[in-house]
Amino acid sequence: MKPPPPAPLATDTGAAAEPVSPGASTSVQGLTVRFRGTLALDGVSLTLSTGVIGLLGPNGAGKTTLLRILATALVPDRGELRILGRNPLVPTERQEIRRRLGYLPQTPGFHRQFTAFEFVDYIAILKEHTERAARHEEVRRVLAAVGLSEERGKKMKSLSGGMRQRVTLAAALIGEPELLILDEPTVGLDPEQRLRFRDLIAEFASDRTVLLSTHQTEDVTALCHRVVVLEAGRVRCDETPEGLCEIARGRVWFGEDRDPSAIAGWRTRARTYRNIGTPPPGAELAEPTLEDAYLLLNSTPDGAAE
Ligand SMILES: Nc1ncnc2c1ncn2[C@@H]1O[C@H](COP(=O)(O)OP(=O)(O)OP(=O)(O)O)[C@@H](O)[C@H]1O
Repeated sequence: MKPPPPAPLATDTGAAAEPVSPGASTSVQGLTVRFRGTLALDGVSLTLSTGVIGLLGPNGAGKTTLLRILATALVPDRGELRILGRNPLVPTERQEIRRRLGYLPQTPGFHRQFTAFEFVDYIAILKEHTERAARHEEVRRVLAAVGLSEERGKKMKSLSGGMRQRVTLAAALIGEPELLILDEPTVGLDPEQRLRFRDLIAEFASDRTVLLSTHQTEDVTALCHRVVVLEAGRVRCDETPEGLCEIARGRVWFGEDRDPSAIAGWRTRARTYRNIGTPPPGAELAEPTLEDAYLLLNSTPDGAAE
């Protein structure tokens, strides 16, 4: 579907804070962002729903740019947005949004001398958790949730990459946010921690919204009820994971060799090749996965894969 033309951005000048409703929705319309010569987002429209929504797309598709806008870290050039029912361009509403959302950025900055506890506590202070004892209790809770109770006194600089990633996830979970925005949260996690992450997020999302940007299609299959694929700054597909898989049905097959006519193909553990594209007559078809469908979608022009 063609996105509606981008609307001019409303400014905060003179706008009054609107009353807010609990469980209010988040939606964007015609979001457009240009960085000098690069059109990072080109008229993106989306309404977020409860549960985990996966955001997929090749490098440079615009995922991080979209997440930064939703996290109120970046203002788009054009478009309309409501985040948790509020207008992020109105300072009082923006502050309210920031209290109610959790954001794990792709490259979090932290002071190397901070301990894990101090780092998460610092984020809690920024979110205006002013009562010290309750705040410290909350910091201990989120560090326990990511399995880092023992490491809470260790300095950030001495933690492994995967542990730091879990500390920043803990910081994003402070205050049980209504909207959790995660930019490649499982990078660097070992398999056990990845499963723990899935458990944590699945439970968290039972009555809240999580937007999960990732290159890990297995995480999307395991966690998401909906998957949005961005391509060159546009929404290419907004589907259930099962619906997305269906575009690859009848287009994945096994062969003795990599089929030269295949769009993509790789050797499997069974030493056969898994090919994606248009199978030759009589080919042994495979049950499609989300990864197959995603590869197929990325390698075909818009409209050709449906
Ligand atoms: N601050 C910036 N200045 C200039 N160009 C930028 C900036 N941020 C992003 N871009 C460009 O905007 C486009 C979208 O980038 P973005 O980081 O949103 O993509 P992405 O889908 O998150 O990619 P990746 O999967 O590699 O993280 C890219 O072409 C990128 O080079």
